[in-house]
Amino acid sequence: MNGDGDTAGPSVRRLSEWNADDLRALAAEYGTPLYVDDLERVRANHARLAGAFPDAEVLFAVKANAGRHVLRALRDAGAGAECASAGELARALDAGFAAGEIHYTAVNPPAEDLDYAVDVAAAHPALTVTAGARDTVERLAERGFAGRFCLRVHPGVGAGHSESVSTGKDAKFGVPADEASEVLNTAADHGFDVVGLHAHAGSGITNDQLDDHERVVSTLADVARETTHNLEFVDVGGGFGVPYRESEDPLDLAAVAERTRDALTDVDATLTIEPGRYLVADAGVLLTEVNTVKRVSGSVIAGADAGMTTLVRPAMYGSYHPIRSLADDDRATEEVSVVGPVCESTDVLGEARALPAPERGDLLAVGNAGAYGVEMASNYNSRPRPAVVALDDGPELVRRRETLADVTHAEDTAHTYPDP
Ligand SMILES: Cc1ncc(COP(=O)(O)O)c(C=O)c1O
Ligand SMILES: N[C@@H](CCCC[NH3+])C(=O)O
Repeated sequence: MNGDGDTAGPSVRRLSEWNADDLRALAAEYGTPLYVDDLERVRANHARLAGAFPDAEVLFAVKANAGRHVLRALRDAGAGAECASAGELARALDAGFAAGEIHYTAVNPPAEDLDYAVDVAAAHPALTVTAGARDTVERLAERGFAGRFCLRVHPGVGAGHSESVSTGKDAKFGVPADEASEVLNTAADHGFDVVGLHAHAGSGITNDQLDDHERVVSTLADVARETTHNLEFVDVGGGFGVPYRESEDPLDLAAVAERTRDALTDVDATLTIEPGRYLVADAGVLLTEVNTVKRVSGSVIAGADAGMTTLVRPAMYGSYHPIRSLADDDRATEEVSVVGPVCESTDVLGEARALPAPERGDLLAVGNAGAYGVEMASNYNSRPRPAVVALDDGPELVRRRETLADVTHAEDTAHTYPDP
């Protein structure tokens, strides 16, 4: 469905490029709301990124989309995995990543997470564990950790699509840069094998934030030059943004790569990057059906079966996702607000969108849904989470639609719900 034969493909895949007949057929077969992930596009995004950073190790930030289909496609393409929790670590191992291709990045990790990561590291010494606090170093030592250790640095510079996703400044992540050398020494004194440095400025970095990116990398480079430990890699994080609006330009990857290289001059260590969004965002669409149309105070409202429990980014960050109607486009265009079925006023997927006058039964496609889409779906309002179909040789249902029993299964396994 990608529509291009080039392995790396064009750097932007717009929502308009998805084949409407194919999407309608998927909705008819699997129902809505439905996430669709195109693995060919995931591979093309990886190829483009790896091409721009030929000497770098690319780790996929699993938090963006932890589906096994995505993990396997990226593993087969040669990526590693960056995991933010024991659950993601388990998923990466299950998908077939070798321990040496995985970084576990602990953020105030619950005890169970550390227990699991330390067990994995003991069984598979090639695993890298990244910590961003002195307490995490001590908690690893208490558990007898003696494996590959990377320190997350708080660079003091943030970036990203909004304050909510900026991690590099005034945020909970990492050890202040001026304390990093000392914490690395502590880690080595505990018997850890110090192998790397890490920082991540934030998520959704755009072309006008490349100065910030370079400052973050420079901060890491300064620590790398200062420490006496022999570093294998410097991990400059992910955060590479993608266009969400038609008017936005793609990220200039060549410029990002050049600025990164420049900042790392004289640092004798492999460059590691850990993108999530860039690899999967435009590989995914969300399909949703309109079930209610009303006009309120002059505004047209299309109520759909997907909302903030399906795709939370608009409600959570005010994020824009393109929306396209798959209905006949010979209707007049109206300004439409697309809202969901959740009992919250912020349950909006898109406001004032120019769409063909909506009718009950219309199918809508929401673009750039492959990153932080199904991954952030919730059961709020006791709403089952949606199904996911992967496109590769053909469509495959890789995550079935949840049922009410799935929503409540952790509460009382003996309980049965009344028949309708
Ligand atoms: C430590 C870390 N690495 C990688 C990522 C991936 O970010 P993105 O999906 O923007 O590439 C994140 C998310 O912001 C992160 O916190
Ligand atoms: N979840 C965020 C990005 C990742 C933040 C992780 N540090 C988003 O949807 O934009």
